[in-house]
Amino acid sequence: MRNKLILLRHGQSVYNLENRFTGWRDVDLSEKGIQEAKAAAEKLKSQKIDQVYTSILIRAKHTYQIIEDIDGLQNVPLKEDKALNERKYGDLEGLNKADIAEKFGEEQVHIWRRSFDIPPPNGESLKDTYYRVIPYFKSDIKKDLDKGLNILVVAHGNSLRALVMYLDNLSKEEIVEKEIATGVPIIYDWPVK
Ligand SMILES: O=C(O)[C@@H](CO)OP(=O)(O)O
Repeated sequence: MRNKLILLRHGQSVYNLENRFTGWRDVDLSEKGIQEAKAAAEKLKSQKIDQVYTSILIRAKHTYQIIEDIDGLQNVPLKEDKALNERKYGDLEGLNKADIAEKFGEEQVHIWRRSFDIPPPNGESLKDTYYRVIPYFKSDIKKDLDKGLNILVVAHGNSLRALVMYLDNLSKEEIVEKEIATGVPIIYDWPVK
């Protein structure tokens, strides 16, 4: 049997609820986000997990704390690293997504949110995010996977889009369409074929 790589986007955050760009703003889970983390814990109960990775942002760490409590994973080693943080949204952080679409147009906002290499003002493009997530994946997470460990990664919409792009070998065009839902585990068999 092959070991597993499980990717999980944090539960809904307060800014997700308010439809605001979040990026590196360190906002916590909403009540719905807490419920989503609990539901993820139920889904993950049947999985053996040997090592956990999270970003250093509270919404990812809190999501995992809930899973750790419910699934009794207190003895499983945990590494937190800023390489897994959300893409930096720069000047858009904290602003309402609908207001920004009104001001700059839906198309421009979609480009900032989903294109591969066009960064939002003073922020990171997905490409910038990719070039911090993937080196960390290769130096740390992949090494654990290659040892046969089952790994859970709790991170963010865009840091996980970067990772999925790498794992699924998606093109710059294909990644534009990729959305990652909050609190829904994505399970890969390792090695990914
Ligand atoms: O605001 C953000 O940081 C991200 C994830 O919540 O949003 P988007 O889906 O616009 O990339």
